[in-house]
Amino acid sequence: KRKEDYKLRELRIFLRDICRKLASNRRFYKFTKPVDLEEVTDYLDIIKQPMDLETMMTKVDMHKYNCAKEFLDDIDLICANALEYNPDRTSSDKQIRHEACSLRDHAHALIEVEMDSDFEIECQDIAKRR
Ligand SMILES: CC(=O)c1nc(NC(=O)[C@H]2CNCCN2)sc1-c1cc(O)cc(O)c1
Repeated sequence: KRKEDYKLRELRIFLRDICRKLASNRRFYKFTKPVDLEEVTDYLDIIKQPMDLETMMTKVDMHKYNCAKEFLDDIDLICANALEYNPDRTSSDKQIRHEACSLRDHAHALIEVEMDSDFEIECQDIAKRR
């Protein structure tokens, strides 16, 4: 195994822990599973790239993330999808937009605090080469 494969394994262990923490926070339960397309029948007419925390955990296991930035891009996608699908001035839409912004800010803050910045720079260099 190459030296950088050990770095990517360390990244996967780190990202699984972040994903677990976010998915176990009850505030974010709406974002833990793919949107149920049986229930929300017009979802794919509006949202072209669905994303959720369970799918992200699977992507970690499938080596789809080569740096934390790529992981945060999917978190930002979960948030953007919720803002796009819930634009109304109703309290229910406002509440889900608030939860989506809270998920985004918690994810970025968790990674900022727990991740060594030099390690992320090394991972981003690996990501560029792949
Ligand atoms: C995640 C998401 O974006 C989402 N948005 C919804 N919006 C609405 O229902 C708004 C849309 N505007 C008109 C009034 N209804 S429900 C919903 C959702 C919640 C869950 O607990 C699980 C799930 O899979 C999806």
